[in-house]
Amino acid sequence: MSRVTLLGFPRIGRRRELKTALESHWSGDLDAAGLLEAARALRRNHWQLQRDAGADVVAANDFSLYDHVLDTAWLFGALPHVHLESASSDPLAAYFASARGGSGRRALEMTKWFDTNYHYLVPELRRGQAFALHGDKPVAEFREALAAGFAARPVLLGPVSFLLLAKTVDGSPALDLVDDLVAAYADLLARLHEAGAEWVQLDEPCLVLDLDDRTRAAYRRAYDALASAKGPKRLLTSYFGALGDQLPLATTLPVDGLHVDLVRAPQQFDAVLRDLPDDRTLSLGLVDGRNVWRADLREALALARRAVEQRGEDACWLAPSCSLLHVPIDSAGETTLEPAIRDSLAFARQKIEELRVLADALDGDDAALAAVEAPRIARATSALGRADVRDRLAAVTPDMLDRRSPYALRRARQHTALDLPLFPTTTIGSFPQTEEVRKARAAHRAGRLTAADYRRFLEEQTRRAVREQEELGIDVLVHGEFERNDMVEYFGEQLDGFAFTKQGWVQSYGSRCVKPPIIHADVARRRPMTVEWSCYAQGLTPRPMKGMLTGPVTILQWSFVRDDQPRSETCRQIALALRDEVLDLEASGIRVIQIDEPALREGLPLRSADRATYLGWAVDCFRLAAAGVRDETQVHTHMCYAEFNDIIEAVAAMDADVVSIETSRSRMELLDAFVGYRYPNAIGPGVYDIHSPHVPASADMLALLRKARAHLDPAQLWVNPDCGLKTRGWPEVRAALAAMVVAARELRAIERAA
Ligand SMILES: CN1c2c(nc(N)[nH]c2=O)NC[C@@H]1CNc1ccc(C(=O)N[C@@H](CCC(=O)N[C@@H](CCC(=O)N[C@@H](CCC(=O)O)C(=O)O)C(=O)O)C(=O)O)cc1
Ligand SMILES: N[C@@H](CCS)C(=O)O
Ligand SMILES: [Zn+2]
Repeated sequence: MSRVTLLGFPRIGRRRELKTALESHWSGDLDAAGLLEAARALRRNHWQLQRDAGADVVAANDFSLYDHVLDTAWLFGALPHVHLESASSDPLAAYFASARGGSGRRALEMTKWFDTNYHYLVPELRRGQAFALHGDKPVAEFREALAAGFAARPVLLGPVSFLLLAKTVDGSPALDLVDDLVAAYADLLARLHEAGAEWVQLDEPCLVLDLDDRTRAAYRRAYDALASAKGPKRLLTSYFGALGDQLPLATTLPVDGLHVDLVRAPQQFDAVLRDLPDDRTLSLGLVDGRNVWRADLREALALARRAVEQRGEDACWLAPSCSLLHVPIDSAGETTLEPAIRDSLAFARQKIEELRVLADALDGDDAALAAVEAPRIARATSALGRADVRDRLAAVTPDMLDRRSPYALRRARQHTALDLPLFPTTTIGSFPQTEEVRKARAAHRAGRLTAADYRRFLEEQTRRAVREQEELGIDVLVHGEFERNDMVEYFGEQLDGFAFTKQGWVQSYGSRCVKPPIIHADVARRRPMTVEWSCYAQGLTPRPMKGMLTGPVTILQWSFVRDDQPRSETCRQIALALRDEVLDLEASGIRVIQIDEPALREGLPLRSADRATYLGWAVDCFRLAAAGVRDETQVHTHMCYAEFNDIIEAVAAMDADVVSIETSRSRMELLDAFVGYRYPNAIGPGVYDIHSPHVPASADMLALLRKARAHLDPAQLWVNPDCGLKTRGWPEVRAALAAMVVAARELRAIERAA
């Protein structure tokens, strides 16, 4: 019998039950026992759902109260002392403090999980770091699954990927710690074995990256050591790309099975079949864990058949390409979607059903195959293209990607036009999306608040935000983004070619979720999307009001994208729609326009060989959106939660007049890339972390600014937070921005005195 085995499932819940429980706990309305009970209920429901959909084996320990990398750090005691020390009195509070900050403790840095929109917390290690098992989460969750009657495979982030994803605070090589860490993993494997686990899944996604010999040697040391330890059979999982030059390593490490991603990297199939020793189980990643379209089951079946013919049925498992963490749970409830679109979607549940259909077909029963395939085939033959969009794109000329004058000239013209002080202060765009704001939007959507009343409500919010900023003394203002549910979904809702779900939630970090829109056809702008709100806000103040747009690459990256044409083509369509918006904003009197591209780095291919092509079209798309304006119009962009060192040239090539970047959690480390590169345009390095409720002291911000000033020309430096303020409350925002303005003023005074 062919077996469907799964690598991991979304944790947040179809109706975001985990979010509700977490946020009630954090606000003091739900005690620890209540939170843990809600988590248990979710795990059980999810295991049941996976089994009902056709899974033979589900994952255990794929659940996390916040993040699985953070869980791994806690599991092995790999945290700064300040967090570990507080764990003895209240482990749950200490865990959340390490994720979110609080009680005087700093949160760990957060960054993107490979090329996804999921953020993990970056473990902080140091030379001589000790590792030991703290608690037994993987064992307990495995026992829980067993007790509830589910055949489960515990999943662990593998030791080498853990080290590669961590950072060392003293700059020592994290891989030096591999022997000690593996000893702790060996203890854990022994305990899983005692608990009855037949297999354990060791996730090593770093195997699809470019690795040096030292890292390959660390893999060998680690897995040799684990092979000699007593434990369950080991499934080594790679995903998000091809093993490529790591194939010889992956197929010879002493493990019992290997999982490969055949959706992102079908080209590796022949080599894997050829090189994987016969005594290994092969887990075939056949349906896409990163996108929502139905799989081509005939193609998947052909691959599975070849694997089975060669290796035998028992040695081949059918699986999604990666954990299902990155897709929503169930498309069945999406009753408001056009049926043709809905039927061609596969969320987590439908993906498991697809795998069941494949397994049954492999076992000789292909009765369900045709029905499951029909909507995909119908979509493939329907007309998704628009001649007007294609014609306009064909007419794009290279000069449309260039600003009229070089930066130095633009800077002088903008200086005259905007008359800003040295070290201008600004914010990144959003102000608190309070419960009141979300409730009003929900009421409007449900028809309980008329369009006129909703508009009046948003006007009042915007008026208040403008007044607050003026009172705080901020130089370049924002309207606050109160009318937006999300910075991508909001634009998608106004563009042709996009569809929306009601419950298509995907975890972004902790309790925060996004509902990625679905790009299913050619993209075009129906009418101006942001001009009214920007103009309304500009009309309230003589200070410059930033027009606020999400950039083409970020809209692409944070959507589920059609798979019938290159992503670059879809991105160009979005860029052209945004160019129209930029020009409309300018024509309406908006003098500063911010085009956010926080996902530009996230979209970077995992292998360096693929990067230049991506960066080429991604930067061109930004420029196509931005470059039509006059010299006097100042273009900003914003990026957050990523390392920029490896894309600094591309950031410079975007040629934004000002770039604001997240830097505070890393104490301005991220600025090094800009300094080293001699980045020519202006920069706003974030001076405080907006993910923490902690209000920063102005002295701390001044210290960061002085660090930045030491390396930059004074005319280059802007003062702003790390990112938008939508997740914060007004009292914190007010206090933090007041302190930020004080820091900027002090910096100006220091500059004048020098
Ligand atoms: C900047 N970031 C973003 C990323 N990706 C995006 N697509 N968008 C981003 O902004 N990636 C990187 C970072 C990640 N950061 C964040 C920060 C904050 C959130 C967040 O707060 N998400 C919200 C959901 C946002 C949203 O869609 N809100 C809707 C409300 C939807 C809702 O909850 N409706 C309820 C009913 C409401 C009620 O009755 O009160 C329902 O449907 O049940 C809106 O405002 O209308 C979150 O709550 O998690 C995400 C990423
Ligand atoms: N303008 C957006 C950027 C977030 S990355 C905001 O302020 O929320
Ligand atoms: Zn941001």
